[in-house]
Amino acid sequence: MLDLKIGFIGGGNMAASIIGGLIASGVPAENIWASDPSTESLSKLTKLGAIHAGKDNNAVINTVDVVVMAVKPQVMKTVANDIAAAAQKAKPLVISIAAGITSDSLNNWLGGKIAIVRCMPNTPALLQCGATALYANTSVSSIQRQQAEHILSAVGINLWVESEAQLDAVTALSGSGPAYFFLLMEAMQASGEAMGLSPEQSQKLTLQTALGAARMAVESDVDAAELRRRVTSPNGTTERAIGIFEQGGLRELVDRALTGAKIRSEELAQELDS
Ligand SMILES: NC(=O)C1=CN([C@@H]2O[C@H](COP(=O)(O)OP(=O)(O)OC[C@H]3O[C@@H](n4cnc5c(N)ncnc54)[C@H](OP(=O)(O)O)[C@@H]3O)[C@@H](O)[C@H]2O)C=CC1
Ligand SMILES: O=C(O)[C@@H]1CCC=N1
Repeated sequence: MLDLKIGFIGGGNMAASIIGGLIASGVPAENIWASDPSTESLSKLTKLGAIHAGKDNNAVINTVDVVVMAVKPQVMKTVANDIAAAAQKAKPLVISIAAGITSDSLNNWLGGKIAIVRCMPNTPALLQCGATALYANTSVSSIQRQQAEHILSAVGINLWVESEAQLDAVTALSGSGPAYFFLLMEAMQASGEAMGLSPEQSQKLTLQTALGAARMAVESDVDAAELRRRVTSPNGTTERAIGIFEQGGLRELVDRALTGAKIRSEELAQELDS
């Protein structure tokens, strides 16, 4: 794996996160290629390590074993059409991180019979703390599956889904998920301030509480429901707050929000598949 040549088409936020993770995990920078139209984005990438950075997408395809497609969904078709001839010749493994682009669409735009791993990472990849689900089309070999895992495991945990449709649920849960926790943090912080804490005090206490709760949930051998019960003293303060959350329909609201995100992911696939 150390000799694997890995390319990135699109050198924005997610590409930078994954490249940073790869370098931190010991992949030599000289084995990484990236292309992006923006000189500024390319110079950010070369600050992560001495990677090969340029503006020619086809030069990347002609060089690498695995290419990560990290452009916005709306430009994916144009970019894929532009590199299709080179991809047909070089036949790299293509990993797409784009939301709402099916492996069938991408395969068609690339001219067909391309090994594609479609995945959904999330922004904590920036801290090598990401969560990624992957789906492989039928052209992907077992060695290519390992190559995809090797790349995504540099930025956090990963797991395979056997049905591509499950990626819409993954997008709703973990792809968009960081934003839900940030929203709860914003709301708790505002409430702390409304109750008389300074903005700095409220922010500090909110953030450390979120970090501590997440670490407990990950590291403990009991589930989140049990951890919640252990905070909740009979007739105490937590019981009052949890009761208000439950009466307000929090669980149903969360379910409606995530279902909405899943439906939007499905809509995106239809809008972009033309
Ligand atoms: N942000 C998130 O939370 C998540 C995003 N994703 C997916 O990751 C992908 C990338 O997102 P993100 O990194 O946030 O987006 P960014 O906009 O930060 O990165 C996309 C990059 O692609 C570049 N680009 C545009 N046109 C081309 C082209 N023709 N050839 C090569 N590069 C090009 C853009 O340059 P310029 O800016 O100059 O146009 C930009 O630098 C998206 O498809 C998104 O769905 C997946 C999971 C989570
Ligand atoms: O909001 C979005 O559409 C993208 C996909 C997952 C996270 N951000």
